[in-house]
Amino acid sequence: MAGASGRVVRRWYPHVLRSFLQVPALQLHVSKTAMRASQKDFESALSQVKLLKDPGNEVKLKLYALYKQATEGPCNTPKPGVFDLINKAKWDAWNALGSLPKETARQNYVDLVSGLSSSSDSSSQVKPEADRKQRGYETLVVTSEDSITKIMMNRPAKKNAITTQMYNEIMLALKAASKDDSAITVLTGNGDYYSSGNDLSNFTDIPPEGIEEKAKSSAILLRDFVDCFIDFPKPLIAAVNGPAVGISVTILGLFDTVYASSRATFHTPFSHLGQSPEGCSSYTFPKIMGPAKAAEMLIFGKKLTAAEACAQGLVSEVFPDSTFQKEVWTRLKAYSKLPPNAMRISKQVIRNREKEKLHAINAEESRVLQERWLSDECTNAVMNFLTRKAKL
Ligand SMILES: CCCCC/C=C/C(=O)SCCNC(=O)CCNC(=O)[C@H](O)C(C)(C)COP(=O)(O)OP(=O)(O)OC[C@H]1O[C@@H](n2cnc3c(N)ncnc32)[C@H](O)[C@@H]1OP(=O)(O)O
Repeated sequence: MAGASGRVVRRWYPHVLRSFLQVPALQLHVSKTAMRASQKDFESALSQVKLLKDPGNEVKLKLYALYKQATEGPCNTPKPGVFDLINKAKWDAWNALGSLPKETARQNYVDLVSGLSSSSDSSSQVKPEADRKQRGYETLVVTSEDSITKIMMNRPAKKNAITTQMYNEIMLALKAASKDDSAITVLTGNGDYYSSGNDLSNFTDIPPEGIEEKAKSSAILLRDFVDCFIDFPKPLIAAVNGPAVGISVTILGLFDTVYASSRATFHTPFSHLGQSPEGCSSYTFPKIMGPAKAAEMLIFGKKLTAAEACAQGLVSEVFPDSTFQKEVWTRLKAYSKLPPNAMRISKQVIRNREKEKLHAINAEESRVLQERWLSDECTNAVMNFLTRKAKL
C-alpha cells in the first residue's frame, strides 16, 4: 500500500512502543492520513494523541507485531527470557504472525490503523481508559462502556492460562456484570491467545492436607465457576481473539453468541492430559454438534479451526483476524442498544428450562474430574508439561 511506507511507519513506531511501555495516561491516535503523510502531517496527528482513546495493549501488540513483520519479515530474534514479560509479549505477538508476507502485514497494519482512527473519530466523548477500567482485578481488565461490560483475560505472556486467582476474578466480574447497568457482557483475551485453559501450575499448589484436599477444593472451584456461566442472566458473548484450549473452549456452550477470529482454534485435549470434559461440554457439545463430532473433540482431542467450529455450530461467526476487533465491536455496540429487558427475557426463555439439568451435569463432571486429578495419567501429563517435556 503506497500510504504505508516503512519510512513513515518507522517514525510512528517509537510512539506505539512508548505507549505500550505504559507512559501514564498516554492515549494513541494516528489519523487516516498519517500513514501517507509528511513528517509535518504526522506530527500534527501526534499532537491529537491526548484527546483520543487508548486502543489497549492488545491492539498495541498487534500494531507492534505487524510493524515488525512489515519491515523485517518473520520473527528473527531470540525469545526473551521468562521474566522479561513485556518483551516476551511483543516477541510472542510478532512470532505468532509466522510467515505472513511483508506486503500483507503492511496492508493489515494500514487497515488496523484506519479502523482505530475511524472509531476514534466517531466517539469524541470517549472517557479515558483509566476511568472506564474497573479496579481491583489483577488478572483481568474489566471495562464498562456503551452498555457493554467487557471482561478481558489479561495474562498474555502465559497465553491467558487461568490461575485460581483468575477463576475467582472472573466469577466476581460476572457477578458484578449481572447487576450493573450494561445490556450485554463480553469475555475475551488479551494478546495472541484467547486462553490456554487451566493454568497447569494450579496443580503444584498442594495444601498441607495433601493432594486429595487439593482435588476437592479444585472441584468446588470448578463447579462454582461453571455455575456462574449457567446462571448469568444477560446475553453473554465470547470474542475468541485467538487459540482457545480446555475449559476456555468447553464453557463456550454456555455462551449465547461466540465470535471467533480466523486465527482462533478450539482444542479440548482432555485424554492427553488424563482428564475428562467439564464446563457442561459433555452435554452441550453433543447437543450442539452431534455425538460423533463431540466425541472427536472431547475424547480424542481433535483441534478445530475457527471455520470448522463455525460449521459445527460452536461458533456463531468467524471474522478475518485483521478486522476481528473492529467488526466484532461494531456489531456488539449495535446489539447493546437493543432493549435490555427484552434481551434478558429472551435469554431466560431460551435457557431457563435447561438450567437445572446443566447444574446437575456440572456437579457430575466436577465429581468425575476430582477423581481424574488423582490419577497417574493426569499427574504424569501435568508433570510432563511443567518440566517442559510436553506441549499440546
Ligand atoms: C480448577 C479448575 C480446573 C478445570 C479443568 C480445566 C482443564 C483445562 O483447561 S485442560 C487444558 C490445560 N491447558 C493446557 O494443557 C495447555 C498447556 N500449554 C501448552 O501446551 C502451550 O503453552 C500452548 C500450546 C498453549 C502454547 O504454546 P507456545 O505458543 O509454544 O507458547 P508457550 O508454551 O511458550 O507459552 C508461553 C508461556 O505460557 C505458559 N503457559 C501456556 N499455557 C499454560 C497453561 N495452560 N498452564 C501453565 N502455563 C502455561 C508456558 O509455560 C510459557 O511460560 P514460560 O515458559 O514461563 O514463558
